[in-house]
Amino acid sequence: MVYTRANGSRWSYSENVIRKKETGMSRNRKFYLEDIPLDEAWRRLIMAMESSGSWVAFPGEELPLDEALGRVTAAPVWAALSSPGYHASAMDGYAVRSADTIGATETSPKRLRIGPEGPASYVDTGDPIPSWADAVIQIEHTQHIEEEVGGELIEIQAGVAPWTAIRPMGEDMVATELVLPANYRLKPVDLGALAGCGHATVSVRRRPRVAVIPTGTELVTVEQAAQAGLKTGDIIEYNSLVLASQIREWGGLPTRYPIVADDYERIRETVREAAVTHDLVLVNAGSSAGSEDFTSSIVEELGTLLVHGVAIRPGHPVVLGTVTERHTPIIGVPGYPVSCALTGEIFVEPLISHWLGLTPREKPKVKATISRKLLSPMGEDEWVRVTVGRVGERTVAAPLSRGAGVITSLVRADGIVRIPRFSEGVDAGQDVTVELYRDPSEIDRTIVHIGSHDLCLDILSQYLADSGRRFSSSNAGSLGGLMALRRGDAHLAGSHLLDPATGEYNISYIKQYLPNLPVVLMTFMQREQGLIVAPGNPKGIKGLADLARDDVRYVNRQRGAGTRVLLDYHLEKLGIEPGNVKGYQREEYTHLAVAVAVQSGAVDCGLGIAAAAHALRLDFIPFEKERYDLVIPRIHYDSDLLQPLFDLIQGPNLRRVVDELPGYDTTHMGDIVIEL
Ligand SMILES: Nc1nc2c(c(=O)[nH]1)N[C@H]1C(S)=C(S)[C@@H](COP(=O)(O)OP(=O)(O)OC[C@H]3O[C@@H](n4cnc5c(N)ncnc54)[C@H](O)[C@@H]3O)O[C@H]1N2
Ligand code: MOO
Repeated sequence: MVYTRANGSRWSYSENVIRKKETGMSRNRKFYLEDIPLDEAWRRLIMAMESSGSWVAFPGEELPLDEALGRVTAAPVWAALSSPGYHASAMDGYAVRSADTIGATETSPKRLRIGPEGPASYVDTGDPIPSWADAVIQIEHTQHIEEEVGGELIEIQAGVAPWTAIRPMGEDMVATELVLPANYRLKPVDLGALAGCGHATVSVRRRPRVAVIPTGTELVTVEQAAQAGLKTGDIIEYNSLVLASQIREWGGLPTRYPIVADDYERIRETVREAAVTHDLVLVNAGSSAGSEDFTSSIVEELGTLLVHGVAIRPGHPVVLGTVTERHTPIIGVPGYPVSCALTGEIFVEPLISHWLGLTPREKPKVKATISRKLLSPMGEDEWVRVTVGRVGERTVAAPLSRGAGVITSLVRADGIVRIPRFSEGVDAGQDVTVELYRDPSEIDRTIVHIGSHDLCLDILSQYLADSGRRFSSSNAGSLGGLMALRRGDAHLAGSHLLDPATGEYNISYIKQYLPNLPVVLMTFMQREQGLIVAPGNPKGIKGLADLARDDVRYVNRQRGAGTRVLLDYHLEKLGIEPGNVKGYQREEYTHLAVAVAVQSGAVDCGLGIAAAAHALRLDFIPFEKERYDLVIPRIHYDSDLLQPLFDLIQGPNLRRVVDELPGYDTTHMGDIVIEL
């Protein structure tokens, strides 16, 4: 962060230095972060909390049962009453003495007179059994007989054993018996059992009160953004929403503070107040080494700084400490949204669990094969977000974006793979352990796509959800998709690779790269490729020949992308050397990233699909219609998992939606091009 002037313009670096000298703001500033191993960071926090007596489970508070759902019992609960509280009939029928029924058969039935003292007396389900009776015959097994003189009888054709159709007193719970243990999270049925054995209230652990303080002059609320829009430099504040929601989910009671600007005194005073009324204070952002990253200094001023910098990433610049007045623990949570949410999982959840007397939840773990090489992190354990799917016999984990600002990487993540620091990283195809965010059964109904990305895949994904399938799509380019099929990492791959020699799509590449894999090649759609240019086409670009112009800056796609193959083919045809295309070396990984580069003004044009130009309201110079196919290994083509996908591609609904999009042609959607 840098200082901003009152009028919003930025101070230069030297102005910053001067300003800090003038205001004395550089006090206690630490420019370095440590790399404290996670367990050592925890050890320091626990030691500090133990010495102040705050590393203990919270005491109980008595709550009416209908407010106690999800809360954690503070003490064991013993039954106050037995249930049932008397011997009860389990059926509608007649209470009898079993001895009176012995000997009754179809050929020699027995008759029992009905009367309040027996030998037969009518009872409904749940009624107390008369003291003289020891069994119930259900009504369907009796015949009712009315005597002329007015008496009533039942006739039975079989005897019953003692205790037949009786729920003995205490069958469910016996007074003084243990019904629920302490440190147990209450489910709906538990509340029923508590009431059933005579408890009107239950003692549950007080909820930990957690203050969530978002800081940052650049932050605006989402409501402000919706009303007034965003200026460059504005950031929508949502970390406090994520943290508060996590805290609630884990059983805490969050207070979400309004945004506090980057002002040392104001943040310090907010922290000081919050520490008096809360069990834990979270200060969000301002944790690292920037000019306005105050958290560690504030902790030093108000109490004890235990840790600044944990050897994990994302989440490295975490601050741990305590505020002296009430020994309240304080966590400086890094501002980057992924770092923030993971710091919640790594530090806040275990703290809340401990205070509630719970052992922290363990995520289910699966062994999986990683689909892409991950380089070794240096001094920090890295938490890599992955999607997970089962492809044939293998469980495959595909890494998502590693950016600490990419919150959608956590939204899409099925789990986390931890790469230990100073390790060699992992190679594609290596086994890793995934800590799952989802139930493993969800993994089994996931269709894994790796290959070229297209907007239509997102639409397909949305429809597949209706058929109970999850669709996980990783963008690796067309060739990357074929390679993934070769390794057995995906169920299918989207591909649009033009063979310059034949003008045919995909077939020669499949023959070359998947020679031993039987596959079905199915057309998804055709789409318009062309040059994406700024609105109004200010550079007057007409076609690929213009890429040789000195004043035209191009943005390329990565090697292996179908669009890149298309470009190289046409450059060669036009006799243009790649070296003469300005920006040929600058690579983006998606059509949309190319469009963003054009929109930002960083480049004048890029090759991509009409839909991407349209999405950002850019101009588009159509150039060639290309075929986008799905390459599906035979073994997956025949599997039940993928059937709903084929039903969609060959049915009318998806076709209708894709037809509405600019630049798509669905004439051949679902056609099988070839089986190889
Ligand atoms: N010179 C160094 N710079 C940075 C380091 C470092 O070690 N040396 N560490 C980097 C790492 S790693 C992280 S993580 C971040 C942590 O940053 P801060 O905790 O100081 O937070 P900010 O710089 O204020 O913000 C980072 C980023 O997150 C956005 N943000 C902040 N608060 C919110 C919020 N409530 N809701 C949504 N988004 C938020 C903020 O606007 C920034 O984009 O520091 C690196 N830098
Ligand atoms: O450690 Mo920071 O949390 O990666 O982005």
